[in-house]
Amino acid sequence: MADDTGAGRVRVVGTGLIGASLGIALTRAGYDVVLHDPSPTASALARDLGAGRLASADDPEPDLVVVAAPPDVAGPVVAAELDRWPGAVVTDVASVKEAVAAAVAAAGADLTRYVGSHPMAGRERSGAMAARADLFEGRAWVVVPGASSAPAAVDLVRRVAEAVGSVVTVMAAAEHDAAVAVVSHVPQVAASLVAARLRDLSDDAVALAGQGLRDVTRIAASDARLWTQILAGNAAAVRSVLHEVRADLDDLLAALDALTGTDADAAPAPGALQVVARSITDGNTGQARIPGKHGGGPTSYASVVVVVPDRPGALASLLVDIGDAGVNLEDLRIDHGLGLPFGLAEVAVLPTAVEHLHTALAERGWRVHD
Ligand SMILES: NC(=O)c1ccc[n+]([C@@H]2O[C@H](COP(=O)([O-])OP(=O)(O)OC[C@H]3O[C@@H](n4cnc5c(N)ncnc54)[C@H](O)[C@@H]3O)[C@@H](O)[C@H]2O)c1
Ligand SMILES: O=C(O)C(=O)C[C@]1(C(=O)O)C=C[C@@H](O)C=C1
Repeated sequence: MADDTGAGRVRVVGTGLIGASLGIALTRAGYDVVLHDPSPTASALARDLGAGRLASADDPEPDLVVVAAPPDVAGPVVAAELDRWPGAVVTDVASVKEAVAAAVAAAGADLTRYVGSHPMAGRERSGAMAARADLFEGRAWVVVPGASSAPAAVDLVRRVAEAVGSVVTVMAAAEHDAAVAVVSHVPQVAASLVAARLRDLSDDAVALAGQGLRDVTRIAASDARLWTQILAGNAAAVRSVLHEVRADLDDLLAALDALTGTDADAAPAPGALQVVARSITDGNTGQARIPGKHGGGPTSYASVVVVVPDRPGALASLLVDIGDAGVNLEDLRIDHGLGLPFGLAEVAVLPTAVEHLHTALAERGWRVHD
């Protein structure tokens, strides 16, 4: 790496969502980024989006190679890059770490220059067109050294992750895989299973969908090829969490059976309501532990719901009015009821700003929900 500011040469291999986002962020941070992808269209598209320049045969050796290829090929690609660039550090960003490290080791590569990693940032869309310059800002980035990784190699991967705004956590591969099974992989399964219930639902019933369903199912739009590889690559850890979920579901089902009397053999169990309530309160406890950005404590925002007419410029003028009221917008969601001539904008702000914003928007003629 050229200097302490982090500027240096990075080669990104695999220029889809993550590779292109990283290329854009590193280019903006002053790095010299070269891009390679077996799909020439994918690498040229990433270049067009500002992620770097195309790799060529006479490229000098990079300081760092970042392999952002699908999980099932990440190991062999890392090994090939370690062989090709004998002085470079190589990392990968695959969502599973033990399987990739095992594949790199099995290929007989130089493990002193390999450090696994995993940015906990992504989207439910694939490919460079979904790339975002700020994708990694304020997000955790797990750095996963192996037993043989050189400290200088670990340090380089850490610096690059920090250069794109991530907050670095160092973990062993097994610890990482167990953690992401709970915080990433099972949530994907849960979202997919819930969304699958909608497949055969009538249009009238689907039309009732509100924010709760949207919150729970955003990632059900994720890429099946990628997630099949992730779930297969972390099968042991994922199945163990799913067995725990199944035990909780069995308890809930037994309680609901008792409440509906559908289980002819079961006496209406005293305590059934308590089981139902506990399934919600246990979720409250878990949800409250989810940290905010930058690894800080959870931030609670309050929402103000505003009716936005379905006409060009209406949302823009709402945002202007929020700014004019001197209120900082923390988040914004639009709920657009099917066939309705308006949308509902859920404006997230600090709880202390709610009353003032409510009054200010009402004064400017907005219909604000109580
Ligand atoms: N999508 C996410 O939210 C997310 C988040 C963090 C990490 N990751 C990990 O990042 C990696 C890339 O995921 P993505 O979402 O960017 O996928 P993507 O499908 O958007 O991009 C993958 C790219 O890899 C290329 N590729 C395929 N085979 C290759 C090979 N043999 N060598 C080099 N490149 C190859 C593809 O052409 C494609 O351009 C995966 O390992 C994934 O687990 C994904
Ligand atoms: O936000 C999303 O769309 C994601 O699913 C991102 C997410 C996650 O679970 O947080 C998904 C998989 C990656 O390995 C890392 C990040």
